[in-house]
Amino acid sequence: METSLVLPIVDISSPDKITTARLIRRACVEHGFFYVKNHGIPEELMEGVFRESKRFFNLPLEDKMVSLHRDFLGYTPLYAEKLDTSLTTIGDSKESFFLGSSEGVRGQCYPNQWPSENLLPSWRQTMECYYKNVMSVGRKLLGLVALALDLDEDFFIKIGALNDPAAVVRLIRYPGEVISSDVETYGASAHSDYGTVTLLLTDEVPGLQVCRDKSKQPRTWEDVPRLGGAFIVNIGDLMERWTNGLFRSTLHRVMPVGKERYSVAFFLVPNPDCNVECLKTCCSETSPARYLRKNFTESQSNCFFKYLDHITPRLYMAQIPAYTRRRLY
Ligand SMILES: O=C(O)CCC(=O)C(=O)O
Ligand SMILES: [Fe+2]
Repeated sequence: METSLVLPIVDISSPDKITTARLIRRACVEHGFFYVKNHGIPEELMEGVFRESKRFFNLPLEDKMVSLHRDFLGYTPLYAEKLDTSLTTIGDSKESFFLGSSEGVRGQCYPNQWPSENLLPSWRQTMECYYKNVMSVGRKLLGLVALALDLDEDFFIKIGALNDPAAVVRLIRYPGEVISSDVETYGASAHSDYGTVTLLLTDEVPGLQVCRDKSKQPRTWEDVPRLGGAFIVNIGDLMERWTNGLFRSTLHRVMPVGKERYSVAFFLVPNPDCNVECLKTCCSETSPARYLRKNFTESQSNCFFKYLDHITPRLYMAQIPAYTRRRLY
């Protein structure tokens, strides 16, 4: 059964930060998903990002392949990724482009794979401008998330999470037609995001669905409708871990609906070396930190993830199963 989910709407411009933080807390505990409106990003900029994104994906494949994904950035072709690795499908029916900060040490170490300026003259400028704008919304939102967790608003800044962050924008195109196959094909198969928060913009084509209880079988999927001009925000695994499981990193997917679809996701991944350890406000005698150091001999598992009482995003991401890549070209 599939139903539509009614999610809380957070006005990020409200001067009443305490009420806003309370709303965010409830949304993160109950759904792990909410909308953010009045974020201040000009409509023309958001339209410009979608326009330039379409221009890129409409290029001939050989021009897109010049920007092929390396060191986390650049173009990923159709079916190159399968988010749910338990599936036997050929891969998710989408193509995408990752871009990160052009500034700081990361910008130098991991340069963006910009498409040719001759082909797309205003592309880089538009994307750099969007990256800066969405980063500043992410920063503000993380301040409200800190308040929602009874921490100082600048908690995540003070611990260095936002110094040279590994945050990325991902432009995505889901084709309208999918290859015919015996097994079901997904635009994005079931997954949760790995960072702190994700800020998503989509066009008017539906497809995004969430499963609020991943342990229940069969799974119930609910549609997440778009709210014009607002971000769809969701909590990622690192934040779930940081909050000792209080905030939910909810399973979601994108179903193909027979129509081409574009979306723009921003994954607020913190500095890869900042510590992610149970927040003091998220543990108590009755709710002890779940991710405690274990003695190496206590478990037969070879997942070293379990032996750490804190983890860094770098270590965390190393644990994510490498997604299935296919060499189609
Ligand atoms: O395109 C969408 O609506 C969602 C994409 C998504 O969940 C992701 O890229 O992690
Ligand atoms: Fe996602």
